[in-house]
Amino acid sequence: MTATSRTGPTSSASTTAPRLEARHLTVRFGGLIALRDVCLQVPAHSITGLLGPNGAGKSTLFAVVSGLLRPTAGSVLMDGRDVTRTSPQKRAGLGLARTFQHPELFSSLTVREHVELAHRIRHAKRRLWSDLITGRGFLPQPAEEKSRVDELVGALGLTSVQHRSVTGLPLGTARLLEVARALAVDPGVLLLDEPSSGLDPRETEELAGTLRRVVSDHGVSLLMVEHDVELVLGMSDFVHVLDFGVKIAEGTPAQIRADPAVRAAYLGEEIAPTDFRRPVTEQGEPA
Ligand SMILES: Nc1ncnc2c1ncn2[C@@H]1O[C@H](COP(=O)(O)OP(=O)(O)OP(=O)(O)O)[C@@H](O)[C@H]1O
Repeated sequence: MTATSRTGPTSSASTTAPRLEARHLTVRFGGLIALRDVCLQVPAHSITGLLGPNGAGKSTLFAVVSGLLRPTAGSVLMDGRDVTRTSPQKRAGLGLARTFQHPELFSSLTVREHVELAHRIRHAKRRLWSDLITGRGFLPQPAEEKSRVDELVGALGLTSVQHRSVTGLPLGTARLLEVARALAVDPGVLLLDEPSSGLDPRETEELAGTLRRVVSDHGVSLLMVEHDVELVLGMSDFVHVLDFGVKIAEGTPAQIRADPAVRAAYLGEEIAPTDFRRPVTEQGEPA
């Protein structure tokens, strides 16, 4: 775990309807139950953290809420609308964006072009076709696009590198670009998959500050899966903890810190009861 000092949550969770909600999700892979009856809410203008040791079910939950995996049971709602059977593309259109643990960038594009492309995909799809036919940049850039891209590039601290190719970009900068690109589609909820993976403590600290500003300035909600427990507890308004596919704790960072089940999951301390957290097959046998 990386010990970094952080100033605390950006905002308190809103009392309005959640932007994203998982209701009683269960996922079975053959006989293995990867998620068992897991519920989770991402309120508006908030940072929600998802913690859990290796194999806890975090990636599975992310895959279900982003639409890559259909749950065995349970449902996913966006702004109260059931999207359980809605494709990832349609969920994106409804305001769900995500970043990946390993940034997927196009080596032939500059930093700025990545943000422009994402903005066009959301706001000016027809322009993409004309770009393909005419060769990019033949048409003048609309003022609204330019100012939005300027704003995002500035907000993520990318102005000084905006015209350089992404080839050889430091990982920390590549992650900031991923966030800028995700925000260019104006999402209501941004899913962050291991945002600090591969970053040193200073880069992690910078990223945390930027993400907090993103929530307060852009009105987006974050759901963050992260191995860096201190990062999650330092940034989140509310935290959920999985272990062996079961939600073992939820609460404010202070509540999570004090929770004996969480400490046991991470530190191997003894707690009782022990057996409810073991992975089991449908027949109730140890997996
Ligand atoms: N496609 C799959 N087929 C079979 N089992 C799977 C599949 N994907 C995940 N699992 C199993 O489901 C359980 C949960 O895995 P998952 O990857 O969601 O955990 P995680 O919390 O993301 O772990 P990590 O932190 O190591 O990435 C694990 O036991 C894993 O082996």
